[in-house]
Amino acid sequence: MIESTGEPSIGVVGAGAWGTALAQALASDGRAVKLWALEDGLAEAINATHRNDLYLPSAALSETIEATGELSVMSNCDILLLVTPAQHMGSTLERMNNYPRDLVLCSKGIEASSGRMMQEVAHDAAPGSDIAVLSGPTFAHEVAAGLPCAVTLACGGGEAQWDRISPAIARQNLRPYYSDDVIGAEVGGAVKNVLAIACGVVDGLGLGQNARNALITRGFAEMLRFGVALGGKPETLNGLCGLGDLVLTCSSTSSRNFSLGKALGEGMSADGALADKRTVAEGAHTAPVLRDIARARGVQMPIVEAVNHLLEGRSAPDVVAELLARPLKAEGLSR
Ligand SMILES: NC(=O)c1ccc[n+]([C@@H]2O[C@H](COP(=O)([O-])OP(=O)(O)OC[C@H]3O[C@@H](n4cnc5c(N)ncnc54)[C@H](O)[C@@H]3O)[C@@H](O)[C@H]2O)c1
Ligand SMILES: O=P(O)(O)OC[C@H](O)CO
Repeated sequence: MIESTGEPSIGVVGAGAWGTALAQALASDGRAVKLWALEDGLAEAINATHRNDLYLPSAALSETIEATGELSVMSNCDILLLVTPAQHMGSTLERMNNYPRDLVLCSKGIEASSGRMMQEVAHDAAPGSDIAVLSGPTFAHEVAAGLPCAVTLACGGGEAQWDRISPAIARQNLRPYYSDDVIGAEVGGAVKNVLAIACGVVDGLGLGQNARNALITRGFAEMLRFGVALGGKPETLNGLCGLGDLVLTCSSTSSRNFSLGKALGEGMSADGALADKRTVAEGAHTAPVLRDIARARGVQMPIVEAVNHLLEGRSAPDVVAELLARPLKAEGLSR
């Protein structure tokens, strides 16, 4: 049981690496945090050992994290952080009967079956809740270890929501920055995962750091075009949830998306690279739906198109050659 302290109670839905790391960051000052785990026996194991050996074995967890396998009890929290993979957000929310006023989306992706952004998924399930997005450059193992990080906390409920939830989320080493641009924050996190696959391919093919940074920069142009087309603000995408997360994820094998691309670049088949993965490389699920939405809106995203070709089984050297052979054009932002 979470005892009443007068502070809003916090729950985290999803005990993968990121949900576990967020729970640990939030519990780092001794506050109580509820953590819902899907897998049979995982909640009991977390409570008994204060570790999550399935998804974040590196982290020692606070005893004030109370894990549960009962999704219904999460509805009693005042603030819920939703941290399932994007493709499971809708089904998880549908399994809950009640929703608190504040829902904070921490997943990075687009629902492939419907093309809905996560805020639409959450709004459809819980129309009475205020939706926020927490996103930024945050590898789970570093956050769980208590290393400093900063994130965008975009509040659909505006400054009133920020005033409610930011004191409950900010910690000495977890620093949120306010935004009211929920769509911009979402686009940053969803698109960077696809671009990280492309950067991993460049690494796997041994094409060098110049090529990687060209790809990050031109990828950022695609992210901006797409975000602006969906109504996001460039200033949001210039921030932690856009450029900040793009640079992190495109530069490290700590990223599952980058590692997936690296395997493709080293010659592994797409089927092989995606098989038997307990952990999620969101970019692989988001790439096709992102391409479809971009095409429908007339937004050019050649790197995203190239990632889709790779995931469809085309050879990495062929796809790179095709990207480099595109007609020359002006560098500025254009559709
Ligand atoms: N790992 C990170 O460093 C990190 C950082 C920031 C954001 N994220 C984002 O957080 C989200 C979750 O990623 P993660 O790294 O915590 O996951 P993970 O790869 O560590 O674990 C997979 C998760 O998927 C869940 N899952 C599998 N099938 C499910 C189902 N049918 N219904 C509900 N849940 C199911 C598992 O229970 C587990 O929580 C992703 O959108 C990811 O992009 C991850
Ligand atoms: O491991 P990835 O590629 O899912 O990236 C993790 C985080 O999103 C980095 O901010």
